[in-house]
Amino acid sequence: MGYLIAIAIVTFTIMMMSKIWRVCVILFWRPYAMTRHFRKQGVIGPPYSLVSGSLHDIKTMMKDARNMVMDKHSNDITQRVLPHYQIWSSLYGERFLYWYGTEPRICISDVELAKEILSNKFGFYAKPKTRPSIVTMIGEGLAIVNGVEWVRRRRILNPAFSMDKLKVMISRMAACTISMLEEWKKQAIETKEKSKKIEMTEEFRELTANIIAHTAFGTSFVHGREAFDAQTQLHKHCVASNSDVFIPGTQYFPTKSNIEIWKLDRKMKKSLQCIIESRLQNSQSDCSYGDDLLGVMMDTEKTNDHGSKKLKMNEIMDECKTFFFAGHETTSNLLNWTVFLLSLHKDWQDKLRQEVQQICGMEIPDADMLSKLKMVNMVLLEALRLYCPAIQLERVASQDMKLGNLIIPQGTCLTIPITMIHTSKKYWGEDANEFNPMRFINGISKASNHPNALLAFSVGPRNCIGQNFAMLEAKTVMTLILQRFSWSLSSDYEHAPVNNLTLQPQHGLPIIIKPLQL
Ligand code: HEM
Repeated sequence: MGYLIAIAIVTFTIMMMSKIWRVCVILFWRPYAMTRHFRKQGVIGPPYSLVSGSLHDIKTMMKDARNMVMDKHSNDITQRVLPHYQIWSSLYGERFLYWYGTEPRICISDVELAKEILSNKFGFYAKPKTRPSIVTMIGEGLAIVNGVEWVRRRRILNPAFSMDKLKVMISRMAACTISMLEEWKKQAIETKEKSKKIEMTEEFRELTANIIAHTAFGTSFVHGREAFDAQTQLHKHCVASNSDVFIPGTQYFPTKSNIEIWKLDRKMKKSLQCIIESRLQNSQSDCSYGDDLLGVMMDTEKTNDHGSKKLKMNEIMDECKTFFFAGHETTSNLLNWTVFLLSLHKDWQDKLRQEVQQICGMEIPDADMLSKLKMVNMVLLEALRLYCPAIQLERVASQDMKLGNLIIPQGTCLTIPITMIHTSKKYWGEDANEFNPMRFINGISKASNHPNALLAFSVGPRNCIGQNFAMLEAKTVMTLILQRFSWSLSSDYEHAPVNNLTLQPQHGLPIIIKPLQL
């Protein structure tokens, strides 16, 4: 008996010692060894602080930046959105090492290296582990899975985004937009001035939510809205906790915030389940679930013709969450910033209106007309450059890697600051911070001195699957607005772009709209 107790004590002691050793490695040894490893290669950065790494500094800099209001004509948003990158790159150079808690991160703002990371076909630069609250919000879907699982899902989902499928959706995008614009007009003509102040961020959030619900999920509006509302509230929780140190396991504690997250997650799942069940009941006569994204995903439940395993019900729910989030936050921000830029650059607003009138008249645009709107396209690209909805990209080295002349140890996270690259004079020339859509006259690859300097939709195998969807949607919405309204910036607008997982106007975007025909 005594013998057994002795074995148990020894085993327990060994286990405890190994755990303590692991904690010591993570807290002390790795930061020391990594700092030395990168210093030898000429990469330095802010000092590591125990447990919090550089997070405390990041939080302080972000807080200060949030209190700053910019001149509305300034597009130099890095100082407000990624203040730590701007400060550290000026102190330590273009590449630097910092600490996200105990996790080492290297900032890479060289486009050639960024391309090398993003184009790796073997998945050696994987998506980093996502915080549990964010996984709950966006689902364990295409945007965060890695390896063979990602290959399987991308293969299944790609057909839903083919141009043929997307073209059919334009009329539905237009119908959602027109119903919003009719309301604007009604409100404007009721006023004495025949104009109306509109809070664009809310209108566009609502519109893009409607569009993704109708086009991608062809769903009943009520359940779609419920799912969106729950996701929007989850989003607020994620933004609030994103710059805090995350301690693994704490997601299971019944804290006030976790209880709220669980409640919202249940609500979202219930709404999605209702949408899917109603689709199951209404399957079409040819036994297909429809041509839209949900239909394609659900069809894989029955068919298995490309040799890849079909999507299970819970995976479909995860992908729905992913597309709800990725499909409307980003596009609504693209619309916000395009309207903002055109309110300051009235000459461009007039030029685009002329182009729209020439090509579409007052008709609802179709795919052919949209493809001819060259200037609208150029302005959208310039808006994506200056006010890119995705602020930075992250990858983690899944094995030791050679990147340019750098040796990157396994587990190092690499961050690519899109906002900084998009306004770098090194790539875009002296007018990098200015609004100049003409730079895109010969296409994206010729707009800068590096063909991949525009990273709005990323590059390589994990680029944005929804980019054609987003561009068709943005062009449709802008065309319909340009046909019907002129607009200017309201005097109470405060220029304060903020990083809320995507780039948003912190205090909203009040715009005065005037119908062109009363
Ligand atoms: C202006 C609008 C949009 C922008 C700027 C944008 C940007 C991006 C970027 C930069 C990535 C790469 C992320 C990374 O590598 O970490 C990405 C991926 C993704 N986007 Fe978009 N996106 C937009 C619209 C959309 C839409 C409309 C959808 C769906 C309907 C969508 C779905 C996705 C998905 C599922 C991924 C993950 C792809 C993968 O990992 O294979 N996005 N997006």
